[in-house]
Formats: sequence, C-alpha cells, structure tokens
Amino acid sequence: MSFVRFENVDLAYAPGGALAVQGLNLDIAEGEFVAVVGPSGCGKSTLMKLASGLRPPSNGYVFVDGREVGGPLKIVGMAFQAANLLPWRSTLDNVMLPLEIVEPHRGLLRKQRAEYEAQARALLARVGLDGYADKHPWELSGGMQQRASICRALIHQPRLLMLDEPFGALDAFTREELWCMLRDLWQEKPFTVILVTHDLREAVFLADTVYVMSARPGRVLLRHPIDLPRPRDLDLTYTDAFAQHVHALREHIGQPRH
Ligand SMILES: Nc1ncnc2c1ncn2[C@@H]1O[C@H](COP(=O)(O)OP(=O)(O)OP(=O)(O)O)[C@@H](O)[C@H]1O
Repeated sequence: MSFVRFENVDLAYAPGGALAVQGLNLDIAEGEFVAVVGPSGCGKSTLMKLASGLRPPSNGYVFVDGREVGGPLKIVGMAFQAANLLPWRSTLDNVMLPLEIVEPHRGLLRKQRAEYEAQARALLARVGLDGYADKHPWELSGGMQQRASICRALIHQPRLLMLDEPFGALDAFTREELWCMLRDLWQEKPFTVILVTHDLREAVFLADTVYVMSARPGRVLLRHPIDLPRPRDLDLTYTDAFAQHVHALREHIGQPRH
C-alpha cells in the first residue's frame, strides 16, 4: 500500500487560473526515498505543498498514510535551500523548535526537557555537530547550518521528510558530505523522503525512485527506479552504471525544452 498517493491532482494557485501542476499521479511506499527533478517552475515545490497539506488540490486527491490530506500534517518534517535558523537561538534551541510546536511533544516538553535535549544533542552529534550545540547559527559554516536544519526537520521523528533543494546553496564537496549524512540518517531508521533537487547526480545517489516532471503545467514525465545497490558510497558516482542513470534522466529533462 502507498504511504503517499496522488490521484489525478491539478493545482491552480488562483481559482480558474493557469495550472501549476496537472494530472499528477504518484505512489510512494513507506520508507521509500523519492527524488523529484524537472525544469525550473515545473511545480516541484507545489508538489511538496500538496503532500504536506499546505495547499489543497484544485482537482484530484492526495492521500498520506491512507487518509485524504485535509490540512497541514504533523508527521512531516521539512528543510529548504536556506537553513533559516533563528539567529538569536543556539543551534540546540533551533533544533528543538518543532518540539515547542508539534503535539504530543509540546505538551511533554516542560516535564521531559532533559530527555528531549539529550535526543537533540545526540542527533547533532550524529551529523558531526558535536560541540556546536551551544553555538549560534552565525558561528557555523553554511554546511553546518544545513546539517542543523536537517536535524530540526527530524527531531520530532517525522514519518515523511520533505527536502526542497536542501544542498543547493552549498559547494560541491560540502554537498557530497551532506548526501552521505542524509544517506546514513535514512539508512539507520528509514523514513519516507521526498527530495526536490536540480542535481541529477544527487537524485541518483540518494533515491530509490526519481520522478521527472515536465515544464509547466507540471506532469510526471517519467518514474525512474534506481536499481544501484545499497549502501552507496561516493565511489559509485564514478561508475558507468551511475552515469547511465544520470544520462537517462538528463534526456528526459532536455525534451520539453527542445
Ligand atoms: N504562491 C503562488 N502563487 C501563484 N503562483 C505560484 C505560487 N507558487 C508557485 N507558483 C507558480 O506555480 C508554478 C510552479 O512553481 P513551483 O515553485 O512549484 O516550481 P518549482 O519546480 O519548485 O520551481 P524551481 O525549480 O524554480 O524552484 C510556477 O509557474 C510558479 O510561478
């Protein structure tokens, strides 16, 4: 059974206006790592807003965990291209922010603060930020801030993690380090991931399945399974099998522009 399911979903931002996405059909299993790629403006972020309940579809249905999505979902964690950490809070307090908002954590936080804090510190250590928990965001590099932002997205143990170009602003080396960080977090305790990215290598390295979307109105042009064995190491990105997947995706993204 699908964990996330889109059935013939259209979305127009203005009633009766042009469609941002049209006839979207998706079936994502629990624990699956999905990447969504496509030309700029094809509706990748719109797809995330639909799956997280931030926008209702104009037509069609979105289901998560067997229920039709009717509003913002608590089981979702999100991270974006900008880390968006609050500058007046320490890294630890930034990571703990969702616990102050999302129930049941919100109600338990005062009583169980020490336990929650230990979990946040352990998660920060897990992504290599041991010793940075009490620093402020401006004392961290861009890559460190993005690590913290992913910790913040995961602290309430969401079943669905949505990542909108989380590594887009980072240099190539840092980006690859963060691919490995995300791979390790996901492999340790698989949650369902929808990763929006412009980087086809990132999509092939991380995902089980890559969806290629067309130019506006966004539709799914291709569902491309990545059959490369796991665990995947960066060495894999230099193999022919890896390059073939990247080329196959590139060809489909090229088509609508011709
Ligand atoms: N809040 C909004 N109101 C009106 N139109 C919007 C809104 N958000 C997005 N759109 C339009 O919907 C279409 C899809 O936008 P979306 O941000 O989902 O694309 P994207 O694939 O994520 O883009 P990019 O790759 O450039 O980040 C675009 O044409 C955009 O202009």
